[in-house]
Amino acid sequence: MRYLVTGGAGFVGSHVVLALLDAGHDVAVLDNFSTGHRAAVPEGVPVYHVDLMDDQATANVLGDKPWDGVLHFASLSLVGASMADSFHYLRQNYVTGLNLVQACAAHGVKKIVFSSTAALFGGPERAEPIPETALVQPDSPYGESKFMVERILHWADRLYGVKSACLRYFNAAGADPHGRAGEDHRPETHLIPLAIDVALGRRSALRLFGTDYPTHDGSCIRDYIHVTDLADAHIRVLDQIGARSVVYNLGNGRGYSNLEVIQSVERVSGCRVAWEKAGRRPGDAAVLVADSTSLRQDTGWTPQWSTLDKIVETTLQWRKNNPEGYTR
Ligand SMILES: NC(=O)c1ccc[n+]([C@@H]2O[C@H](COP(=O)([O-])OP(=O)(O)OC[C@H]3O[C@@H](n4cnc5c(N)ncnc54)[C@H](O)[C@@H]3O)[C@@H](O)[C@H]2O)c1
Ligand SMILES: O=c1ccn([C@@H]2O[C@H](COP(=O)(O)OP(=O)(O)O[C@H]3O[C@H](CO)[C@H](O)[C@H](O)[C@H]3O)[C@@H](O)[C@H]2O)c(=O)[nH]1
Repeated sequence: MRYLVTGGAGFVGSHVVLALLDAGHDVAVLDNFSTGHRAAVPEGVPVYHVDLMDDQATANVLGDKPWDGVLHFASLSLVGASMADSFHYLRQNYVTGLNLVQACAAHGVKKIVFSSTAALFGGPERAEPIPETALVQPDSPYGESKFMVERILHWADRLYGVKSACLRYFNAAGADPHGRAGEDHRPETHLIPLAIDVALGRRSALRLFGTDYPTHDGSCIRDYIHVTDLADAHIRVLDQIGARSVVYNLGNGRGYSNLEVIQSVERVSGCRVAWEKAGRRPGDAAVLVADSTSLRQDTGWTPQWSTLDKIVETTLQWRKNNPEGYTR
């Protein structure tokens, strides 16, 4: 099969590109390199240097070849930043999604996999894992913008027969176990790589956003999913998209508090992670844990890297081996 991957130079997209290649597919990447890296795209993979805000350029890529499917990772993706720059986030994520899906419909693409997010749930703390049927009530423009793209896909199916899978990832983390790819956001804002950099002595203290949440230790709880397990879910879902569009939550079903993440990094690295209290980060939900039963039942997906320590271990390895991140 021939697949187009938007955002394939980014963290999650680059790992899915590897999984697609490993599965024997033809892959091309569309990216504007705003946060992604050319060196994250494996040698030999064709690259379209295109901004999805440009509807004509986007349509040209879709018309360039017959595509068996499109995987859409390209996005602005930071919860906190979306609170500060809300209209920019809403516009970018909506318009880029609209341009892409419209071009897919126009060129007869029948399958789209979309990176949605747990951030469209938000709301009060939850004791139970969140199923797909839970109320959508984003706490941030980022979460809202992702839901807007889910709605575009809903109409693309009803009116044009484009089938889609919206995968609502919880917190993606880890790195390719073979060392071929890793997480390199600049600046880095995610908890696990930041805590590791403190452990490695590359940063001073970690700022812990919020210690007064209604959780067992006062810090937020997240469900971390290894990026390789996430990639495997994409391959399985692609094989199954056919008669109907689907929406799946994608996580391990186990939550870890931010303080437990710090402890895991200390355990795995053998180094102390200095941290200091900071105020809550606007837009953060207290608890986000996935119920991924539907995905497991429909596709047979089972995460292989489900413990936090394993996730931290692969991130640590990649950061040790690539102190400057991607350099080419
Ligand atoms: N990382 C997570 O924990 C997480 C969790 C839930 C959902 N997601 C979603 O998964 C996707 C990938 O996240 P990530 O962490 O890999 O992000 P990332 O920033 O590493 O990757 C995004 C990629 O998209 C490209 N891009 C951005 N805007 C573009 C545009 N207008 N035109 C073309 N290319 C563009 C960037 O250059 C980058 O290569 C995003 O859609 C994000 O919202 C991520
Ligand atoms: O320096 C930091 C960085 C993060 N945190 C805290 O750590 C937790 C996790 O934060 P991340 O920034 O690592 O991840 P988010 O949960 O904000 O968001 C990630 O997962 C979401 C899904 O849950 C999204 O889709 C989003 O794209 C992706 O960045 C949050 O409570 C955050 O406040 C800190 O305390 N200090």
